[in-house]
Amino acid sequence: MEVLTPQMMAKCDRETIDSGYPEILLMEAAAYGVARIAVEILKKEFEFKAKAELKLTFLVGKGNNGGDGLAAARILKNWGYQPEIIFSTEAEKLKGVNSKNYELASLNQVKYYHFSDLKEAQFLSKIENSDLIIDALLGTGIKGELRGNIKNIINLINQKRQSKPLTLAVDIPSGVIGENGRIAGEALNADYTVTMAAYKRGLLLYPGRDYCGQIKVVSIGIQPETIEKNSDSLKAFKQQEAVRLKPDRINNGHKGSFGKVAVLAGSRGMTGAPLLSTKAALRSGSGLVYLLTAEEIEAQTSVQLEEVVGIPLVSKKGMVSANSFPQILQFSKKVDLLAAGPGLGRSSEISDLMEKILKELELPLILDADAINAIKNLELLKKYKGELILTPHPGEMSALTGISIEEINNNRIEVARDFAEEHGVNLILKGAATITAAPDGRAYINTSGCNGMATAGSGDVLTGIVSALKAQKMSCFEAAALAVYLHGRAGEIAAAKTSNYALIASDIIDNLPQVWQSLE
Ligand SMILES: NC(=O)C1=CN([C@@H]2O[C@H](COP(=O)(O)OP(=O)(O)OC[C@H]3O[C@@H](n4cnc5c(N)ncnc54)[C@H](OP(=O)(O)O)[C@@H]3O)[C@@H](O)[C@H]2O)[C@@H](O)CC1
Ligand SMILES: Nc1ncnc2c1ncn2[C@@H]1O[C@H](COP(=O)(O)OP(=O)(O)O)[C@@H](O)[C@H]1O
Ligand SMILES: [K+]
Repeated sequence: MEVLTPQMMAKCDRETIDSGYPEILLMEAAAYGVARIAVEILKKEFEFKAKAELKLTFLVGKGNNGGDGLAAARILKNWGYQPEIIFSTEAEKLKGVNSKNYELASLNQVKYYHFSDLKEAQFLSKIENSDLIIDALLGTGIKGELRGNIKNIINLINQKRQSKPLTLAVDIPSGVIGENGRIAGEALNADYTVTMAAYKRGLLLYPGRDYCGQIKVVSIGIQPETIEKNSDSLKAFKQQEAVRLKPDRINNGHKGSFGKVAVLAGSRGMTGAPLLSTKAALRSGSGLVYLLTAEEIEAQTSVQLEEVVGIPLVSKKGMVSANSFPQILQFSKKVDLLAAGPGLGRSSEISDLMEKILKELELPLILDADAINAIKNLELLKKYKGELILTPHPGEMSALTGISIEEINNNRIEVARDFAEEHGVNLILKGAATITAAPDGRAYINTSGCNGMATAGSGDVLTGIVSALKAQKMSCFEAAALAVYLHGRAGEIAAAKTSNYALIASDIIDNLPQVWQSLE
């Protein structure tokens, strides 16, 4: 499913209208979507209340977002509910389709008030007595910090956060900036967001994502081709993509057919990281997993995971030595890919080794953690003879690019895409709202995951999953995006059992089986 900027969405609206589709019909479809989902919520949450007893309060602004709200209020009135409207502006000043929708709502005797005519206590009592608030104050047309009555309305409601009724946002919670998910001073916290035609970036990027609750995308009559044409190949990765992309498993396959993964990882004191990566690879369908590690720790790691084949490498002071390169080169001919980094440690030896690997190997490489930290010359990425997947967290990305962590997090999509395109790699920029970017400009924003995953070793698990998927013959970009999604789902399932507080990285691996079952 495409993820658009407000400008792209406006172009889709405009082209659809210019092709002869009346604007008021687009708005009617949007309003119908909102009304339909409002009813679903009301039926679920207030099973035993009659329609006429339910209090629905629409907060309506003067732009087209308000127009969607006005039309939805009228539709719900037609369906037997008793909605009330609170206008942030004088209703008589509405223009175009919004003015028409005001006339139609009036004709259907939808009750309305002007915010300016209500005393603060009256307004708050209306809010507190509502069963459902529908937020149609501001949509993608927001400019600058919140101002005027809209600001006052949102401030008043947010002060009463504890007693705030269920809230459904129309298109995007008012105050969230559609372009980038930043907050225009304040924003309304929604439990549900009904968004039109496609995701808007601000719904999936933080902090905006925290304000959206459950997001439902409704079709409003814009052709999929129009959306695709006006999008920039940024998509949301969801369960349906996971089901579609999961690698095939042939019935007459043997362990070699499901991918041979070599993991170059671990050092003295860092034996957990290679175990997490290799175990995650085994739990993600890989037929054979080898652990190439410092000879001093190989015996120790081998006893901990029976299914992994240990390959001891020449080492120095507990870390893999650059002199192990001939062993790695030789071994690389036996496997489908090499994943390097987890727990390797930092030293000039590791940097020299990574340089040799990038100069001389040819098989697909997955670089994480210390393998990323070891890259001193970015030119080697572009010159690498095989395919590359890099999985940096924002700290590693900052070390690679010199861009501050704050700037990376404020521009996750652009930073990930620019790096992938410039250096010809597939990139997973980790962290909340993980971005996966391909060298040709395609990108995914991940929709799974939870804050419990911010725990040591969780990145090592991801490396194992990506490796297994790539070894099962997926393209690098799709293997990376699917791995991020599965990792996030396993994290969510783990957190549901253990809580975000108690979650540890191995819980993510333990819940991979349930995630795989959900794809069948
Ligand atoms: N086009 C279509 O056919 C369709 C559009 N659709 C819907 O339209 C929405 C976009 O509508 P939009 O472009 O009219 O903008 P919208 O979000 O209502 O806000 C603009 C108003 O807000 C005001 N305002 C701005 N910033 C402000 C601030 N910081 N603080 C306070 N006020 C501020 C601004 O005021 P002004 O600057 O004029 O004083 C202006 O009046 C979109 O999200 C979707 O719901 C769907 O129905 C599908 C069909
Ligand atoms: N708040 C969060 N929401 C979703 N996923 C998260 C969050 N915090 C971290 N993660 C995920 O957890 C993993 C952490 O990886 P990383 O920082 O490399 O940890 P480590 O180096 O300890 O293994 C990444 O996949 C990241 O996207
Ligand atoms: K809104």
